[in-house]
Amino acid sequence: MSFTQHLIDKYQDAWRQTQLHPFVQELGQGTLDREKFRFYMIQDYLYLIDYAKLFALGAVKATDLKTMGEFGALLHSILHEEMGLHRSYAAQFGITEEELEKAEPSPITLAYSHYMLHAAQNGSLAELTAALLPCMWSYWEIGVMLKEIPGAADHPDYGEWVRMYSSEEFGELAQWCIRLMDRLAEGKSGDDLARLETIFLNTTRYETMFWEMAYQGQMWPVGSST
Ligand SMILES: Cc1ncc(CN)c(N)n1
Repeated sequence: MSFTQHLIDKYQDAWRQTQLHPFVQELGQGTLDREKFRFYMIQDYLYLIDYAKLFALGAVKATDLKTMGEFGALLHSILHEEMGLHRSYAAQFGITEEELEKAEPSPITLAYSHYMLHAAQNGSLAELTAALLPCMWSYWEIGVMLKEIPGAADHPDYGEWVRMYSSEEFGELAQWCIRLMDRLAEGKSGDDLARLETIFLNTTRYETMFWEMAYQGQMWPVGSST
């Protein structure tokens, strides 16, 4: 069995939670409160700024030119395509690009992005890949799942989101990440694999916590820096 299949089997409860969350379900049904989506878009934009840096770090840590180029291409796609989707949503929701970049990150946004950056900066390329695997894989699965709901891909507010994450192009990127994880896990010791599992499990948990944060509009309990 491949390492990634082992991860999905072992952590299937945590994995399923990312798909079953009410934010995701209501997004697919088209019943999600627009304010919740607006809050999510802003926080996700901030998250993506740090997430993109993982791909830059991946290019630095890669040991062959092909992998280095693939990380570079992904960095470009996040900055221009994925974040482009957010910028277009922001315009639709009356949020300027400046407002987007200057928004205050929520505690979960900060905790999740900093956890990933910590794993990427201090760990091996395998650890970096384990940190970003749930982000790419779970969004692809969610996109494909929601596309099956009649009308979801054509919804005036959320259809563009569904189309992006269920697209063939996004699926190819997610599959690239799965293959890379399997390749990097080959020949690793039990201790190394256990560390990769922990990172995968934690970022999977953070995925669900991020949906919950957006659904509840969770910010800091007191004060504001803006
Ligand atoms: C929180 C989160 N996780 C994953 C993705 C997909 N790149 C995202 N946009 N946001």
